[in-house]
Amino acid sequence: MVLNVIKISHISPSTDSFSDPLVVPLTFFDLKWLKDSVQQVVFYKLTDSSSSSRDFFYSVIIPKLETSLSLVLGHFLPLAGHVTWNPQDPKPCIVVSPHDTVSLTISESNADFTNISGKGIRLAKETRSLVQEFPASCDSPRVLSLQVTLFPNQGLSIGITANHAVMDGKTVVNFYKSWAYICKSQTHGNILLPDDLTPRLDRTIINVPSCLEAKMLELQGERTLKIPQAGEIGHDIFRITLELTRENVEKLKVRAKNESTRACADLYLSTFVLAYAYMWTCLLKTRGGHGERPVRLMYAADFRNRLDPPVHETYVGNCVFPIGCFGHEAKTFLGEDGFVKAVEILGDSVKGLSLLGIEELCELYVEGKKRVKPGTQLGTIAGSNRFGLYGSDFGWGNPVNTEFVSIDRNEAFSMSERRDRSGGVQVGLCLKKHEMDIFVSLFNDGLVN
Ligand SMILES: CC(C)(COP(=O)(O)OP(=O)(O)OC[C@H]1O[C@@H](n2cnc3c(N)ncnc32)[C@H](O)[C@@H]1OP(=O)(O)O)[C@@H](O)C(=O)NCCC(=O)NCCSC(=O)CC(=O)O
Repeated sequence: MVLNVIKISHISPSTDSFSDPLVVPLTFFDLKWLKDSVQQVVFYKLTDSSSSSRDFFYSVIIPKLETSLSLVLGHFLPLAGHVTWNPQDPKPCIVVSPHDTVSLTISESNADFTNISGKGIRLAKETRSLVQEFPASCDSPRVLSLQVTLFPNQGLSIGITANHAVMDGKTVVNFYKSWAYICKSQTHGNILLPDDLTPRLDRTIINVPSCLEAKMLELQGERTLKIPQAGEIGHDIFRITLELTRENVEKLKVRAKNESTRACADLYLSTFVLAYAYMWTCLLKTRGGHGERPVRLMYAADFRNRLDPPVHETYVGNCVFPIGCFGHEAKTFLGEDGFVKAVEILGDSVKGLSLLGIEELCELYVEGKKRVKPGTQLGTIAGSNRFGLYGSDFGWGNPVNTEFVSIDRNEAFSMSERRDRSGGVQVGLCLKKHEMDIFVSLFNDGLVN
């Protein structure tokens, strides 16, 4: 596939002029994610011949995206800035200067849109080319970088690269949905966002003991904000997007109940737990290897509804913390009862979230991390089955697909709702081709039998 960059627009937030930089402190939840980025790409099919033409793209779509981006940045001002760590400060902060802009890279691709936006096995490298990277050497990285790619006469994609130090997946999606809302409403003046999108910028709402910040900074080690590059993604790495229908999830639930020696009431059988356990056991069986090798399961839990006082759903920042199931060996998940064991372990962990406070959970994470053996196989999840990204319509219909790009570099699984929102879940992963074939057959066979 050939991808040509046509232009790079620098978009200023539409806001009353200000002369002093806006300084926003990072919180405990932000400090965990200092050197990470969130990368997503969303695909839109342009159905009629006029709206998918080059002319329409450059004369209508791009101006609309630029105007609405400026307006939405006025609501989400911290996203226009960069992250800085002043030598005299114990922790980094976000700084938005009066002339800060967000870059919007406009490109064109000759790829087959049906293939690249589809869910079948495809080259991970091609999906990655649809998002920007933050410059590797930058010690004061930007918060946001965007890319729009036209597939002439077929469709377009919008790629988002967000600095995880500033926002979690939910904030990224709220920002994206707000951008779509403003773009679709075709207003040029400042417009109000509906309450379920209105960003809440007040960070003093995050109520956690102040001593926890120091623990997170200690874990970060070196005092740097440089975001490591993804590196070249090999030609042998492929991406697949799979679906578990509502019926598949029900079947997995019945299987877990039948295979567990515990009482049903003792199991936590959410869609998230069942889907994660299923993907994880398929992956471990694909990999095979020594049963004694160390493995660990991680996921991010959202604390917006778990803190006192609760944090608003549209809070701008991170309110997620990593939760780990540490100290396991592959053999626990490799046998016939591997799936039910994974369900029990993950379910107990999710149940624990309502029993333990953030202080204890932070301690468990820090202690667990210290004991991780080198070479441990890691399972983790990007995204969530509650983000509702498929609802983001800029005026040319709902997306045909949404992907978490970042899963190509750390063997994470992605998770989101299904496009038709009929229950179940969409999941994704990236593997080498020969492993992918084994994984897919294990995944499909396990749902039939
Ligand atoms: C910890 C969890 C993953 C556990 O999820 P679970 O679904 O297992 O458990 P839960 O207690 O939340 O929900 C259990 C059941 O309650 C009901 N339920 C609860 N909350 C609901 C809601 N808001 N909407 C609809 N249903 C809900 C459902 O019936 C669900 O079952 P059922 O499912 O069967 O209907 C989740 O609570 C959570 O915090 N999710 C958000 C994670 C997140 O934001 N990740 C993004 C990380 S940052 C990122 O993504 C960036 C990146 O990596 O790139």
